[in-house]
Amino acid sequence: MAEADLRGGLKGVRLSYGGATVEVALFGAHILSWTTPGASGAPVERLWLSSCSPLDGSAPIRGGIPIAWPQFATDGAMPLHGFARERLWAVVDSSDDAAHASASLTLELSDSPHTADGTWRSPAAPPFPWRFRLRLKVTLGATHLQLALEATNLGRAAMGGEESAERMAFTTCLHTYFRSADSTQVRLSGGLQGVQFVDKVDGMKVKRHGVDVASQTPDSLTVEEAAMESNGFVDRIYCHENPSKGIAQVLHVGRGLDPSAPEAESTYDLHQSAGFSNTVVFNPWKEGKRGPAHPDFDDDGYKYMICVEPAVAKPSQAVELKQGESWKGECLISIRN
Ligand SMILES: O=P(O)(O)OC[C@H]1O[C@@H](O)[C@H](O)[C@@H](O)[C@@H]1O
Repeated sequence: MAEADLRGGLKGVRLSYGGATVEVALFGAHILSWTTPGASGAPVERLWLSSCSPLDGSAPIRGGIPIAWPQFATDGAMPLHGFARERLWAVVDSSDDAAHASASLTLELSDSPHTADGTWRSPAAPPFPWRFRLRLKVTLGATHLQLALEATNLGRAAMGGEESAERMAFTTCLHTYFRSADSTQVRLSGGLQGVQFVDKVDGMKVKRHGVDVASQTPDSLTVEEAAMESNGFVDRIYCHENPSKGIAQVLHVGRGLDPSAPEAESTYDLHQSAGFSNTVVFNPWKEGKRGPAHPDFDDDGYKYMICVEPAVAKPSQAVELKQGESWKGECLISIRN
């Protein structure tokens, strides 16, 4: 599949199927855009991307779908979200699959001396002394987008082929920024109902149904049994006790995504596979990601986005792989309307 100049100075690949398109930058295997035809036939963008984000490979991209790996957020010694979103990936496969009415693209990131010794950042980040293979398979159908992330431990770096008994540990997420026309209309229901979560905006308290599990004090944010309303600063790590069948949710982003049909509602069915033990829900609202401290995030960006992120977020539940072992996490986003 031909590589193209995407927006800014970024190189990448445009994948199309059944009127839908997805743009994947080689920088970070970052999904910049996912569109489907609206009522008038014009493309409707499904992902939020900050208009202030540098798109030249000089810094991580805000919006779209960044991949956090081998560290989620700042829960570890590495800089925010690790290095995968700041490295150049290579396209290793692409195909059309008529039987499954989709087209797909696979990108790969391998270790380098810079990931091993931390010099992918300046000043240097902590070393990640592993040989690894990280693959992202992007599958696009007329009304769905599927992402499969696979990590393999190929051994300890600088061991000269000698087997290591140590385990490669990582946390990760597919940091999906959904676009909405009005964040106050966003509703998330289904698989997060009654699930315990860590509230990052309230001192990392562990809560369930919006109630502090330790003190039983009601949360300041309204959380209904069946639906979560995005109406304030939300940064939560939901911890699934038994994700063996995966987690299904319904994300309703309300009206107005399609300018040619402003009254039409937009709803997604989300499914994350058992590989992801957490779901992160994030909207920085007025309190976060604005102003001079966050120049790459639109000041009013919080009004138009919600992140629902399949993740392995908690360091205590990090994936640990022996040499030769692989881990896989998949998510499927299907457009209901
Ligand atoms: O790097 P980005 O896209 O600005 O996202 C950062 C945010 O990512 C979220 O996944 C975390 O839960 C937040 O705590 C963090 O602030």
